[in-house]
Amino acid sequence: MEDLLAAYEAEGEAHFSANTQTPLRADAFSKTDEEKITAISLHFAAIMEELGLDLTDDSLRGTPHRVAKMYVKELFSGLNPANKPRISIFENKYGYRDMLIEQDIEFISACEHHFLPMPGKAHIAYIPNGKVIGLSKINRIVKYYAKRPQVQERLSKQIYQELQEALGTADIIVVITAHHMCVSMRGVEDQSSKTTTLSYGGKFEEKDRRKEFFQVLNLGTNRMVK
Ligand SMILES: Nc1nc2c(ncn2[C@@H]2O[C@H](COP(=O)(O)OP(=O)(O)OP(=O)(O)O)[C@@H](O)[C@H]2O)c(=O)[nH]1
Ligand SMILES: [Zn+2]
Repeated sequence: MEDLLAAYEAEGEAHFSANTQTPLRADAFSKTDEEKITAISLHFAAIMEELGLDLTDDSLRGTPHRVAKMYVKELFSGLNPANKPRISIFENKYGYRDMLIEQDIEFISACEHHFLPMPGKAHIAYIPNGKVIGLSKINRIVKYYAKRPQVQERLSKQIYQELQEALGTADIIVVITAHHMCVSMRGVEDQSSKTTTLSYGGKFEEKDRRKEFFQVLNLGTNRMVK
């Protein structure tokens, strides 16, 4: 398990600044997934019991284990560097030097303050330097970092920094728009508001580049590109 933590530090997020890194304990990977599922099942059963639910009921009996498995293997599987996608990078043989946009990348993350869903879309562009990335890997990177308890600002930055590392360029923009269920289904109960974050660097520091990016995004959104 120490190997996993070492992997996390070596190829995982060692290059991330402290405020971009997901706050993890040093012993985050000292237990196996199965050990975590067993422990979380017991904790979740205790929560259900405190709520007064009858755990001998047929339908409720399996819930603690289901929730534990869902946390470890599904919703929060992106905490574990063993689940990090393999990223294929190719030489930019065709000498493509213009903007490449991957838009409408759907994800569902979870807010770390309430553990409620945060469904959203990411729109990402980069200007290739010497390397190009397999398109699906952009979606996979988004999914990986979304499958953690998150705040949207950090999610944007983690995706940006992962791409920067992979592509060897800062000429990247990551725009995310998401709904926060913690804002819609509880608390202030606003169903319509959404949150947009932008992380960009390099050539996207130029206002005109960002303008071009948003213009092309609108083209796609208006179904001129299907
Ligand atoms: N900046 C940021 N805040 C978030 C994100 N997700 C949820 N939040 C906010 O985190 C805040 C937590 O505030 P608290 O006052 O501690 O929690 P609360 O009492 O449940 O707050 P209310 O939601 O206003 O009822 C809330 O304002 C949430 O809307 C996020 O991705 N980024
Ligand atoms: Zn929340």
